[in-house]
Amino acid sequence: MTHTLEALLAGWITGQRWFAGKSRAISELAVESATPLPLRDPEEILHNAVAGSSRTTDAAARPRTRGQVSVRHVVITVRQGDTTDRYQLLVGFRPELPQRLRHVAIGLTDEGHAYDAVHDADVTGVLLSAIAGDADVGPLRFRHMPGTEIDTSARSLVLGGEQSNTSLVFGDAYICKLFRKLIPGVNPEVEVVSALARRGSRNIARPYGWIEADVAGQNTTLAFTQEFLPTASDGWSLALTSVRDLYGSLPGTPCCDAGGDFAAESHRLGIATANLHRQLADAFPTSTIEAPEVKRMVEGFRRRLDSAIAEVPKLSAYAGSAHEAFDRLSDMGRPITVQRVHGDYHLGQVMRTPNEWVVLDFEGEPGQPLSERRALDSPLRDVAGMLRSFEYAARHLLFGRADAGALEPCAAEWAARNRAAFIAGYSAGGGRIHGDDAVLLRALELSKAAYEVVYEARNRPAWLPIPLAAFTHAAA
Ligand SMILES: Nc1ncnc2c1ncn2[C@@H]1O[C@H](COP(=O)(O)OP(=O)(O)O)[C@@H](O)[C@H]1O
Ligand SMILES: O=P(O)(O)O[C@H]1O[C@H](CO)[C@@H](O[C@H]2O[C@H](CO)[C@@H](O)[C@H](O)[C@H]2O)[C@H](O)[C@H]1O
Repeated sequence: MTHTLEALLAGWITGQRWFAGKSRAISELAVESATPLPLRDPEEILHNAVAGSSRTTDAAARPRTRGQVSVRHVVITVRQGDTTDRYQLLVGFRPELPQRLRHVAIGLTDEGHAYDAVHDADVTGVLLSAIAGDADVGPLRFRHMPGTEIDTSARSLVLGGEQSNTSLVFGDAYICKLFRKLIPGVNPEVEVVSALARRGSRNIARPYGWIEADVAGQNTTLAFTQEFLPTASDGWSLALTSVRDLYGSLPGTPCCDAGGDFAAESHRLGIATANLHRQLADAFPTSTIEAPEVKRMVEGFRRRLDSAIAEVPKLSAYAGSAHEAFDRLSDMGRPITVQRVHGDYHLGQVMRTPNEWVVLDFEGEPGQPLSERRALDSPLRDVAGMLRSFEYAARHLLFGRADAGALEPCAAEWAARNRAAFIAGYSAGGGRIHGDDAVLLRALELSKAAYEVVYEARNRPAWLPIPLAAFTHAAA
């Protein structure tokens, strides 16, 4: 029995990791647009599915099969109570689903078996070719970055561990991130990475192109393609290797003697972060906010804390230290320099290549409105984000260990050592951190920790103790 695509998607979408509305019932799901994408040789794709992996360009040698392979770029709206969100999908249709695509089946429609086509390397090449060719396909505008050439023969794999977005890695060369939930407007990632690339930054992955369309009357980024860094390791895994070494060493061994010490990398990361902030300050406007505006900023921190408490009531027991830190910043009466920043800076957003630390994912905090994610802010907000990340790295391996209590001093030492190295690197690289900045940094760290409390409560409740502990650490 066949179903409408809408009916099938309403059941299927709730099982997708990137679907943000899992906790609420769907009142309506509608297809806003369904744009057929021009596959180079749909018959050959179908033949390969029937005949296995051997390819032939000889049409006469192909067995006759009924139906067609097609792929559509689909934008859906999902209404849940008072909110309506848009998501983008790549939906493939085949007369039969080969074994390798059965796990991504959506269901049977009048047009054949619908499936999540991001997993079908036989069809995803259309994205790369259209970007390389600056194609306009219906409402979709595919664009390549001027001055770049794209090898369109590379086949794709979906990167594992994806959360709010889906990234396709083409060969070892490109990574194309499809923004699943569509927020009308140009994604800050495209804006920032393109501007830094034009200035020759070594701290970003080279941009190759993007896909855009008008959504709710605004030019909106649908996907972004960058250089894939096949030999790089992300900062989070590197830091955890170091923490693991420390926990595995003899009790009492200082961090610097435990093997796998990360402090030199933290120092380099500090330098790279200072470089990045300088490049951002050159590429975009900067400004200074005076005391009354600083007070307004602090009010924003308090609102964030209050809404975090509303969602996670046990945070209220810890809120005193945050209010103290916010009061100190509010009373300081000193102007603050602001500029474009990364906005969601942590160890998972930086990759160590053989030559450099490269920074990824300039989208800002997921879930915040675009205007906020593009707003000028103190660069120390990124410094605070990375300091929080050292606390996370130091402690997350303690979960479930019987000796967690005994290891806590090691964790604290690791975090302190790497925080200090990062800040020293940031200063050595020309980043501005002066005496009074400790007050701003503390307030920014606690505001980030309030965000993290909500993030963990929603996504990984077992990790909640990490951000909660931020409120009990003594001020620096
Ligand atoms: N250019 C790249 N080269 C290699 N790996 C990458 C690249 N971009 C992203 N990754 C990998 O994908 C992960 C998630 O990327 P990110 O841009 O942070 O996506 P998301 O917005 O879904 O969090 C990174 O931690 C990294 O492991
Ligand atoms: O990388 P994203 O843009 O998806 O950022 C979100 O998820 C992050 C977790 O993956 C989350 O980061 C928090 O956990 C990290 C360890 O997993 C830690 O290093 C960060 O310091 C901590 O904030 C991030 O906050 C969230 O926006």
